[in-house]
Amino acid sequence: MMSENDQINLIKEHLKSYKDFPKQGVVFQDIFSVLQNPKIANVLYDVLLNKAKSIKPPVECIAGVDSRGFLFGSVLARELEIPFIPIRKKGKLPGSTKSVHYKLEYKEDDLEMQEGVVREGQKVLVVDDLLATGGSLSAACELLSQAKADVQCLVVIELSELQGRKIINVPIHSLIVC
Ligand SMILES: O=P(O)(O)OC[C@H]1O[C@H](OP(=O)(O)OP(=O)(O)O)[C@H](O)[C@@H]1O
Ligand SMILES: Nc1ncnc2[nH]cnc12
Ligand SMILES: [Mg+2]
Repeated sequence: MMSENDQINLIKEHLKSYKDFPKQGVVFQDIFSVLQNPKIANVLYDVLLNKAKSIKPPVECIAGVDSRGFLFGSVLARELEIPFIPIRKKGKLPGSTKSVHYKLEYKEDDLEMQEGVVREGQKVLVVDDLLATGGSLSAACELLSQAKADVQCLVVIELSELQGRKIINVPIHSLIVC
């Protein structure tokens, strides 16, 4: 059995980055480079699941952030046998929705969540691939807080230099800090 540290180092070795994508000055961390290798992808899913299981109080619902957050959020929800709810870019969700405008490292957009998908006090874990400036995660947390959920966040990669953590006032768990 590999230690968690060894697992994380292995994932880091397979993570490819691209300078100046999608804009000058951005170093893009491509999580798909990890998923392209099934053995390493399995290691990543294992570490993520262990992290999600260690969160106290126990998570009751997973909210995935469109779109890369869906890759990990839906797998975790299945493993933990709890509901998965989508937080999507604007105009993608049917029915009544709440919306929040936000800025991220290289663009701006709106995130939406359907009304009635979480209950007051429900322990919801927001899952995304990456925390950069924190705009996306903070918008997702805002939508869930408006619905009075009890929120924590889990990301695969945290870009610590961009200090996204500073604008988010709920617990954040991250696997790889770079
Ligand atoms: O911390 P921030 O500065 O907000 O940046 C982080 C977000 O940026 C990316 O999503 P993006 O919306 O670019 O694309 P995606 O649809 O591929 O997830 C990434 O998947 C995070 O969700
Ligand atoms: N540097 C980065 N790499 C990958 N996804 C991102 N989303 C925001 N910043 C990013
Ligand atoms: Mg995203």
